Amino acid sequence: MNPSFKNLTAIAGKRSRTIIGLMSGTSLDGLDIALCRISGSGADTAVHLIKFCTKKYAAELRERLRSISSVKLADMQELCKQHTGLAAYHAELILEALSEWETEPEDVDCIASHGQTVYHLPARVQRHGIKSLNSTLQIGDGDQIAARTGILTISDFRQKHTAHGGEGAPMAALVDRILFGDEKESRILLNIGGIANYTWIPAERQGEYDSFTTDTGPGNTLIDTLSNRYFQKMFDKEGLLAASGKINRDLLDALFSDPWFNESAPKSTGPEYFHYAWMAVRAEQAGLSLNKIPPVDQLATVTELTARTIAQNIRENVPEYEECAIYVSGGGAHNGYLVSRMKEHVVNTTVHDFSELGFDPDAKEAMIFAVLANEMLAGEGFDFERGDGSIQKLNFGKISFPL
Ligand SMILES: Nc1ncnc2c1ncn2[C@@H]1O[C@H](COP(=O)(O)OP(=O)(O)OP(=O)(O)O)[C@@H](O)[C@H]1O
Ligand SMILES: CC(=O)N[C@H]1[C@@H]2OC[C@@H](O2)[C@@H](O)[C@@H]1O[C@H](C)C(=O)O
Repeated sequence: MNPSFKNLTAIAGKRSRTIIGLMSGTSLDGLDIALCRISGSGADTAVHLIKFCTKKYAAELRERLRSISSVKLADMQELCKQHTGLAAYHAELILEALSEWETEPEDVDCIASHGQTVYHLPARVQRHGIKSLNSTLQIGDGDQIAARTGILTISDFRQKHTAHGGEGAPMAALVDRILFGDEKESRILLNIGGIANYTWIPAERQGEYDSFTTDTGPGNTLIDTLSNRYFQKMFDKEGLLAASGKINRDLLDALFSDPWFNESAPKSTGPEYFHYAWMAVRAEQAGLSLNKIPPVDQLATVTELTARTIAQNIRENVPEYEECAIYVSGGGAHNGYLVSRMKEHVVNTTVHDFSELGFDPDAKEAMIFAVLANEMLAGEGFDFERGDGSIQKLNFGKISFPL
């Protein structure tokens, strides 16, 4: 037998596995590394988060990634270079984190690598162009990570999703249902990253409902873009700048009237749709000029847009949403002003920090990919609703052996 297969079988047969989950999201702020101990599979999965850190990207890398992410035209040489280079760098960061945690690579069974989304293109946004399949592209090759760390690596999780008719995102719900469902409490797990998305998990007593997941639109992406453009900051810390501005109602209406917000959920999106030029065009169509609106007011307005579109999506799609508890994770959970505006719009629903469920809110997405990898190794797969509405058990990710 191929010795790599033998090793794979041994890992798959263990009672529990040590898996590193990696996420580098659309905010391009850095690599999240979650060292997890995972036992069981499927509905019996249990996760213990042993360690977590975010390795921040240097400004130069961030700019290089920005130049090839969410843009229609990119330098192919840079794209090709980063497919390998970013993976090699991720391997370096993993080894650095393991050394800080005094953990040997030999003690890690698997790495689950999301990679860097460079473009996300659900068929729904191509309505004015050529109709094609749902497409999404993540770079950072798994073979590089496996070869450089010596650890079995599972990567490129989203392609199976699109292959079965999904948009390739959001995927968190597959795992959220297993880890965070509760018998008594109906929950909404809201993640405010670059893009905001949530999973609704009804309490078991409401068994007539299925769980449900969708992106809601911009999370921090527009806030970060304006913070960078006008204030040379990576983000609006705690939302203080936005809180000091005034919401421009005309601009808010112009942005809010974008048809994407009224499209039926579930749906997914990315910064290739919601960006500064999108804002400028929508403003212009409404007879407004961004140049004439003070930057802090623009920031207050996009923060309000984010809060309102999250709340509206929840109100329109979650049955009996008032009875749900919302748990907020992702970097946007640190933006107190954004969260307070969202609370205002969801009215009676209680809003909690995701840490109340016993995990670091910043670690959630990296943990999700660790659980996807665990299932690929040891489980029967997740119930997935395919494009034709049929339910199929599926596993996600591609396996890279170190040798
Ligand atoms: N203290 C803070 N105050 C305000 N905003 C913050 C703070 N800390 C982080 N953020 C926001 O969180 C963002 C990063 O969030 P996160 O890492 O969850 O996103 P991501 O994983 O890159 O995105 P996605 O989930 O869409 O892929 C930052 O870009 C910033 O906008
Ligand atoms: C294509 C892509 O990378 N999408 C991300 C992004 O970040 C948040 C939101 O947009 C979500 O759709 C998704 O990530 C999470 C982990 C998901 O798939 O559930």
